[in-house]
Amino acid sequence: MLLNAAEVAKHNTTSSCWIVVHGKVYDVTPYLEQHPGGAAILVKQGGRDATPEFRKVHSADVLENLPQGSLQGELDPAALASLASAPTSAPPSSPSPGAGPPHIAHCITALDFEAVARGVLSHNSLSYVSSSANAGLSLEGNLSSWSRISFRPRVLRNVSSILIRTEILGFASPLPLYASAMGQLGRSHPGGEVEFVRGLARRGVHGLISTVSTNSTEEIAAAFRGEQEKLAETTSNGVTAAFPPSQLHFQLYCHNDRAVTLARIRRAKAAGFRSLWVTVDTPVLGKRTSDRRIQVTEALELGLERAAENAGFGWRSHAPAGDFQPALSWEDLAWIRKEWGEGPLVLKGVQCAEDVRLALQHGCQGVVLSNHGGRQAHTAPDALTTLLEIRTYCPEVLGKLEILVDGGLRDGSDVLKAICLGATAVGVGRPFFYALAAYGSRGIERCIDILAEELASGMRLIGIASLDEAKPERVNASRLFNEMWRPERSRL
Ligand code: HEM
Ligand SMILES: Cc1cc2nc3c(=O)[nH]c(=O)nc-3n(C[C@H](O)[C@H](O)[C@H](O)COP(=O)(O)O)c2cc1C
Repeated sequence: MLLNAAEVAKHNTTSSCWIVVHGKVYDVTPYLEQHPGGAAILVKQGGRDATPEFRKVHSADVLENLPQGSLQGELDPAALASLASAPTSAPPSSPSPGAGPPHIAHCITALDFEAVARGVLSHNSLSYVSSSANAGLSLEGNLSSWSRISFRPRVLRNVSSILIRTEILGFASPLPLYASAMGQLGRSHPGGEVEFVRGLARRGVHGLISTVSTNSTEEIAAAFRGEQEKLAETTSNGVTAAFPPSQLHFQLYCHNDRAVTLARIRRAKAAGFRSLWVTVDTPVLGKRTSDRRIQVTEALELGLERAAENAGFGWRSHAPAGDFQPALSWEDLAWIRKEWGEGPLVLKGVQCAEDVRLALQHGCQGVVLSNHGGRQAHTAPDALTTLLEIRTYCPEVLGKLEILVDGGLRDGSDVLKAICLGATAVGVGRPFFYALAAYGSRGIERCIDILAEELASGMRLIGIASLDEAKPERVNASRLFNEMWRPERSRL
């Protein structure tokens, strides 16, 4: 049925809320209380074209969550403009009106992108990326952990030429660093993951793509390949490629319906993703305090008192939407491995030595020591401390399993600390979200260049010419080591 603007516009209240997404009109009234993003955000879009706001957060797949019968019909295309979407929060504030972000050359450290992004991102998107779990202690721990290991430089070692290339899961990488999974990159930049992977492809850096991306799995893979092909054309015109092509890997959240999980795995495989990284630190969503504050405020503004009170406790804990799978256990890995088939399987979010040993026993090729950027468990261990725990209590896994680490890395030289302690590579999250928000894919390239230059000069300054020389002796990890879990001390 073709609906006109006047008819749709009438349905803008909690008792009848219609929204338009991609030209189709949905009655979301029965879904308001179930929407994991809160009822208020939908009511604000009531009677309007929600497409621009929807695209920042969701891929079209999410519409399958709506109850049967939600689709009311199509909107008359001529009516679209008159139903413009409502912004989810105050418009972005710029440093000075009309000035836009400062020249990208001002970004000299990875942290500089955050300062620029603060002037570009909406309040809600800034909360999404910067927020952490509970009172923020896990994030603080991640950020400070890198400074609690210092280098032990050697001098007079001839570091005129250095070798920084490596392999991640058997695939060539220009440096021991990759972009970690971040959901909803549409909140960072209108081009979302597509814009993100273009920057990665241009620098030959590997990327881990989130299950909850705003672009479809296929669109992301196609954009990445397209950029690589453009690059290959340029290089065949006489310019030598500075690095071999990089790869995309798929981050899997297991849904509580196996059929949904299976479809995710199959699509990633068919789209050419090279390895599957199952996130295991998220049986439920962590307490994202600042996101909850926003939902509470928005609900109260609309007089939705019950929704506001619930939002303070996190919707998912009250109405599990099936997005995550709290029942997931080690036994499920055999099934995931079978469905994924050939190609590396990695567990992302491992946080103690016992589980690294189990990952090896269950046939995984890698683990990511990670606490999800401090967004899941309260006072979770930082990756470096877990790495020390592995060196102490199960050193036999080193060399049999790739150990990747992430959380809080903001300086490229720090990558060396993880490599010295036995890691293969370090994942980076938030700095790339901010760089993308501030400058699109050029920001991604610049952020990589900054981290790579810090890493290369760091190698020279501590007197190593290749990553093979990055050994435990080059770091003093005593301070972190002192705080590491020890069974003999913990027996109370
Ligand atoms: C009408 C159809 C919609 C459906 C079926 C839907 C469904 C969902 C689902 C299943 C989630 C959980 C996370 C995920 O799977 O991505 C979610 C989260 C969310 N949604 Fe929607 N949504 C819809 C529309 C919208 C619109 C129009 C907006 C914005 C204006 C929006 C904003 C959000 C936000 C902010 C979150 C929270 C994300 C987070 O904190 O992780 N949604 N939605
Ligand atoms: C905005 C944001 C979204 C994220 N989304 C996901 C996700 O969808 N899946 C996942 O496994 N990890 C996700 N993470 C965690 C990152 O993959 C990574 O573990 C973490 O960000 C590393 O810490 P850093 O941001 O301090 O570099 C997200 C992190 C952020 C900041």
